[in-house]
Amino acid sequence: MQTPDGLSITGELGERYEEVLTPRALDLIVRLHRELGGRRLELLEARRHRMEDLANGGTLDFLPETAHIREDDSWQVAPPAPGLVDRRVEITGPTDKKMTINALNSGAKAWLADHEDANTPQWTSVVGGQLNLLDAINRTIDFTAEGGKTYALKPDEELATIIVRPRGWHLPEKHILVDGEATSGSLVDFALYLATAGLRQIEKGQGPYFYLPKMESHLEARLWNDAFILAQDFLGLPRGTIRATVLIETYPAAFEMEEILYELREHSAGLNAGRWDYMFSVIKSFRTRGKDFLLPDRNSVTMTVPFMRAYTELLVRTCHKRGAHAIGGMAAFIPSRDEAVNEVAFAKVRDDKTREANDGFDGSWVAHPGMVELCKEVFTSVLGDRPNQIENKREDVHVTAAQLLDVAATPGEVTEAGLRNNISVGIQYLKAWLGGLGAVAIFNLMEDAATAEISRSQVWQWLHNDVTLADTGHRVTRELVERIADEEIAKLPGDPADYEEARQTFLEVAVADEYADFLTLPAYQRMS
Ligand SMILES: CC(=O)SCCNC(=O)CCNC(=O)[C@H](O)C(C)(C)COP(=O)(O)OP(=O)(O)OC[C@H]1O[C@@H](n2cnc3c(N)ncnc32)[C@H](O)[C@@H]1OP(=O)(O)O
Ligand SMILES: O=CC(=O)O
Ligand SMILES: [Mg+2]
Repeated sequence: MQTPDGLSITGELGERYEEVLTPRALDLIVRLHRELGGRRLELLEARRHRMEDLANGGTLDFLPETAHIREDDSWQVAPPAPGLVDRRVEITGPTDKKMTINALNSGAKAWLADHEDANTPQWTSVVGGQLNLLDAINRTIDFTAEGGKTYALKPDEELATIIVRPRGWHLPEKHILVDGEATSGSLVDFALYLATAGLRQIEKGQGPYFYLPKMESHLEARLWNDAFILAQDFLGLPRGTIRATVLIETYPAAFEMEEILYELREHSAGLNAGRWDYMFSVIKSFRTRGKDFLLPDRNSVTMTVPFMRAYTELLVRTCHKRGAHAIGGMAAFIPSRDEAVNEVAFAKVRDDKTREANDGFDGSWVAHPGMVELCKEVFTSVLGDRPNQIENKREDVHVTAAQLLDVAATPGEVTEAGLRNNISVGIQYLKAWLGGLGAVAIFNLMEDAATAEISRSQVWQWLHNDVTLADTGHRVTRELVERIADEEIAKLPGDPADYEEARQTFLEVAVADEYADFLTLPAYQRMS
């Protein structure tokens, strides 16, 4: 394969990889890396400074230097693009062949094709996922399962709109080097899609659409906007062809929602309330600050606790003020073969979607095709014939910084059951991740990179703040965590030795004094 000057590929080249790693896509990666790679590293450094400031007693607040953007009522984001007007139900999931076909056929209005929380960045998934997207758009994708079941796409007009989620700014791509440096996973996923399947999307009357994850500031949104402008100019596309929905899923970003919309305004397709990463970021941001920011057991932190409610209310208010869609988050309950579990799962998802629809969200996410109809029905009961409810301005909402920060008002306890659950889920998830699976069902819940981050961060927070468990009276210590890890592994199917790498990785990110920014960073180092 011919590569542009300065670019080298260290990953193995599989069958048909040249259809994704095209000269145009690789040229775009070189341009993006040389022009924006340095700024990406500076912004990652700025994140570290902000976290240090919080560790030293600082706080988060709306920014005084951007008050003029929040106070200026004259700007709106671009009107919704084709395929993104009605988003009452969106399905998310990884981009392997079967899931691609199932998600597109699911009846959802849109499909978040995930290179992020639900995916692992192993090289075969990075390129293979893009090939599946290309084949899906060209309608050449098919799949036959082991038992002989065959899969094919429904007619185009019945398929979900594709929205691709590239990796977050923190993740490098070690298999594509430019000038000898690892590239950015975000820019690689973006460029490979845009320069191949994304261009076909435009020919088909839609656009290259993206979901942008894990941003921590409006300056990071500006970097994405600059990547869009550079790429559109490079490919001869009109400005505004690309559209992006930003996940508000970090604590700092909740204080910059309006500025993020402003930075991306000609490319914006709204905001999404990424609740799981948000909870992770809340723990991470104030993890050393004692009881005022100490969250109880993961399963007791619901969307109705005060700080979570303040966040979603502000998100709807902000989006609708600027003419943008507000998209709800993921209820982690998935259908089960056990009828009793199933009944609870459907009731919980119905409650969650009903609250979102009544709060003014324009649509929401589901993790499984079995939940599509439920979400559609709930939103349709509020939207009726309207494609969205952007005109519901929610001017009654006035959220303060203190409300966003009111973690202390969260009811619940830290228990040994909660600790055991976090340890077991964390180890099981990491075993799956290291084996190439980014989303799995564990204890009847969908688990992905975001939910696993909560599990390991809670263990870290409880350990480093000398928490005593409410049910057993034991203090959380490194020895206790290690003992529970062994006990929980013994309950799992298979040979305990098969869990050793996952156990070690979990302990590295859950108990080590130095807190890893993301569990996927050390895990990616272990991945070839
Ligand atoms: C915090 C966040 O970022 S949320 C967004 C990121 N997370 C995700 O996207 C998770 C998406 N969900 C999933 O990956 C899956 O639902 C899992 C892994 C949780 C469970 O998957 P499974 O164990 O296969 O579930 P199950 O056996 O019930 O699946 C039944 C069928 O639905 C399909 N299916 C399940 N979830 C999805 C999905 N999200 N997209 C497409 N198809 C799906 C399965 O492929 C299976 O198909 P088949 O009957 O043709 O074989
Ligand atoms: O990406 C979504 C989340 O909840 O995290
Ligand atoms: Mg997330």
